[in-house]
Amino acid sequence: MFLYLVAIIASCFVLKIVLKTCLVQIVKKWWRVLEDGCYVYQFYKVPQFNHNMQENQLYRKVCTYLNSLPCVEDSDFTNLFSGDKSNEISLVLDCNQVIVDKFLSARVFWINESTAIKSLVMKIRKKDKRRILQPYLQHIHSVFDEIEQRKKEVRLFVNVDNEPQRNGRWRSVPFTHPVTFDTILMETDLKNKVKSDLESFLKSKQYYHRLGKVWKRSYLLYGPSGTGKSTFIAGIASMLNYDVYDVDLSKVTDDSDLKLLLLQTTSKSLIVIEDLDCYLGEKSTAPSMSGILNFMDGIFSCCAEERIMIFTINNKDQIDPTVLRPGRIDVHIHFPLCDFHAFKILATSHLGLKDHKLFPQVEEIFQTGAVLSPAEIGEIMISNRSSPTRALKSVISALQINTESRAATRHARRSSDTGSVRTVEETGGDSGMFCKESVRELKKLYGLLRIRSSRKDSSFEFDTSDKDNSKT
Ligand SMILES: Nc1ncnc2c1ncn2[C@@H]1O[C@H](COP(=O)(O)OP(=O)(O)OP(=O)(O)O)[C@@H](O)[C@H]1O
Ligand SMILES: [Mg+2]
Repeated sequence: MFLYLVAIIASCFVLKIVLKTCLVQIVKKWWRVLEDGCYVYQFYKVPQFNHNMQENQLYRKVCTYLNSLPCVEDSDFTNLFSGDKSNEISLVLDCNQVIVDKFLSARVFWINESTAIKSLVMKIRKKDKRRILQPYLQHIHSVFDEIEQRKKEVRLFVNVDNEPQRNGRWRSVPFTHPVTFDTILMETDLKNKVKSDLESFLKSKQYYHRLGKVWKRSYLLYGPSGTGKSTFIAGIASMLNYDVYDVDLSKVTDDSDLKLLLLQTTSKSLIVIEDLDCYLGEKSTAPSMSGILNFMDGIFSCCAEERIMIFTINNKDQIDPTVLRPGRIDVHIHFPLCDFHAFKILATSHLGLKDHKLFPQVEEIFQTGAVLSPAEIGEIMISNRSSPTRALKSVISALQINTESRAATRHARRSSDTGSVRTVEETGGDSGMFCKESVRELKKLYGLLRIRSSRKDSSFEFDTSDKDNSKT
């Protein structure tokens, strides 16, 4: 009995040593060598230069591909170089280093040969060749394209006035919006759906070609002002590393001008028309409704494909259904005003609050139907970030004022129906109405924000003098 116990303890000890040390690796390695020795292989050489000493583009692609593989990171030895960006470090294969890639369950060996002319040599089992060679080379091309795309500097293009002496209609600046797709406030499910919709679209080139369709996907973002539509566009651009072409229809002279703009965009880009509803009315002159519809259908995009079109509007109900038909617009995404759930997410991200004694009060006001946009609530929280309690009180006041002003508006409407006149400034969309009186009240209460409202939108602005007060 005692001997059994000793034997069990000893074998546990040995097992622990084997698992914790490199013994397992050594055994695995030798087993692989033995197994690999039993197959017939075929070799393919990718030299860095051709006979005329011109660079072989495939060599560059394969090099980039191999250096991006996780197995390089896991290999026994490899080189570290500083990358293009200051804090970037890249892994680079060493001379004569061998790495093993896996593709469609086949093992592909790469040897970094360093003779007079550098070359990469691919070794695959003869039995796998027919099955994997072509798709594997395609795979290398697309991974290389993806890596290049990620490295590219994203640019924002805007269309300028059509002047004869100007060269081209687009002017661009680097697009450095700080937003990422992850920081956008949106239902997690919806966000994941959009992400996977985009991913599956980007992988569907062959599918679209087979159907004879233009390889593009159109999104409609609709919702009141300040709910994050433009921010969402910036988030997609930064996620995909796509350039943004922001079409200003007021600078488009006629339908052919609009065609020209589309023809001058490049593939792998987002084409955006903000506030599309403003240009679809009967009164709008140039470009015409049919010109805009043709643009949306993307039929003028001849050579450069793979484009994502995004249109934003405030209210979907007032748009002609032909504009929104499937195919013309593929995905509709609603951007709602804040409810209590969205408010809590904002409180966590902006104030670091998971819970607070004032939350029940906030919830109660939301239940009475008070509405503010994420932009409005976000701005109040940012202005009061040094004191979360003050921030929540400010939000509560803003919500109360919103409730009161909506009641006042209803009352004003009823009064104007009966002949009396009241002055009310609209904030636009269904984000609520602000009475001048109520705004003054809010300013007096907190002295932190100056709220300006116009017919089109309402925005909070920092008042420098007030900001100083808030610190005291
Ligand atoms: N869902 C959201 N996620 C993250 N930030 C948001 C969101 N909604 C609003 N914001 C913040 O509010 C500000 C205004 O948002 P944005 O400009 O995207 O709104 P919009 O819907 O495009 O408004 P408009 O219809 O007036 O153009 C942004 O600076 C952004 O930081
Ligand atoms: Mg916007």
